[in-house]
Amino acid sequence: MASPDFDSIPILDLNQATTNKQQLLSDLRHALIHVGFFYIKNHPIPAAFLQALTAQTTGFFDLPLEEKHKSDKIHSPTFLGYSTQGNEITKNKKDNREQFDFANELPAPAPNESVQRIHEHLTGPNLWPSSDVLPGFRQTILEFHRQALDLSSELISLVAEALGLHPGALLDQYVVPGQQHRGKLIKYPAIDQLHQDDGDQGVGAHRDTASLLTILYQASDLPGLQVQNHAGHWIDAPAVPNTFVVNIGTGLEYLVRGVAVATTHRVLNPPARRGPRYSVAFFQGARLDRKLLPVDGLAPEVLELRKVDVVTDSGHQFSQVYREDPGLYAVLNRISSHRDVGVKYYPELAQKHGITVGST
Ligand SMILES: O=C(O)CCC(=O)C(=O)O
Ligand SMILES: [Fe+2]
Repeated sequence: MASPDFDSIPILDLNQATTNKQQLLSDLRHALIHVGFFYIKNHPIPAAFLQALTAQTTGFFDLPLEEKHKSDKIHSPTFLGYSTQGNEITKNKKDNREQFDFANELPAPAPNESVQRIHEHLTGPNLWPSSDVLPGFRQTILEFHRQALDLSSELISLVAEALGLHPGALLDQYVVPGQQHRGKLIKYPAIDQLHQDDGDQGVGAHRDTASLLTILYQASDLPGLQVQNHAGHWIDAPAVPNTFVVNIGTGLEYLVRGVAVATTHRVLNPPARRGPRYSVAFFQGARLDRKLLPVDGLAPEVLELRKVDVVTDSGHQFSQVYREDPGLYAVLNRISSHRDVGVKYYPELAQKHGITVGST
């Protein structure tokens, strides 16, 4: 019998990894196949550290616009750094959110070094604000990055086990040391802070592209995040204290042959007079340096559970490119979200795919 569609997001208890692993793996398997989203509680990232992360996040967005623009994405081909409200596009509409994208610190290719593959332009130093204007920001964000990567790696091993694979089956093949994993700090203004024609799209309906897992910290106790169940209805994912929201990226969905589902979600701007909503997202990436083939070894009874009839409001832009060349896909995806940066640093690619700054 088909299980009924979800009307809330399950909460998994990471303590059970030591106290009752079979239960955890069974709950996780259900969440992967039937929901694509779950909360985790009793994770190892301390509450006090998350408070410090929230303080640095609000501190960054509270900086004068001219300071934030010193870190603007437009200064680098990596698509790291700040983007102002309305700069990002999802589903051909402007998103009402400001953000600061970061990654593990990696060197940029040297100017005269020949770049073998286009995605190598995505790696490079973060565009930090000066430590005089925001002391401790860089250290806190990099510490969050380290902790989130440890946590997502632990979760990916559990995902493999939940699908009947050995714990390293996904990490060993699809993640390499020193690759880039990206994250972002986000601010969604309340609707009374927006222009009348801006609407309330904080971020439009989308699936997280190409990554394996997203770990999301909801830093404000405000509504906004919604998850589309597989019949097409929008389900609220409210902030739950001391948890992370975890969701499946299209990369993992592809690599496990559709057994774990990359569920569509969106964020609405907060209601009037409630102030801004802040969140912090970490995206565990898959390697970009070669074509990736789906994992072997999934049992027929696991493959049989896969959903075939998911209703989604998000598209599958460039998904064929992902299968052929994940690195090119990553660049195209960045270009289509941040078109001014794309047109400046990747003019030929943008033109080839009909992406212009004014295009919607
Ligand atoms: O801010 C949120 O709650 C979700 C953000 C999100 O889905 C994304 O940036 O991919
Ligand atoms: Fe997302």
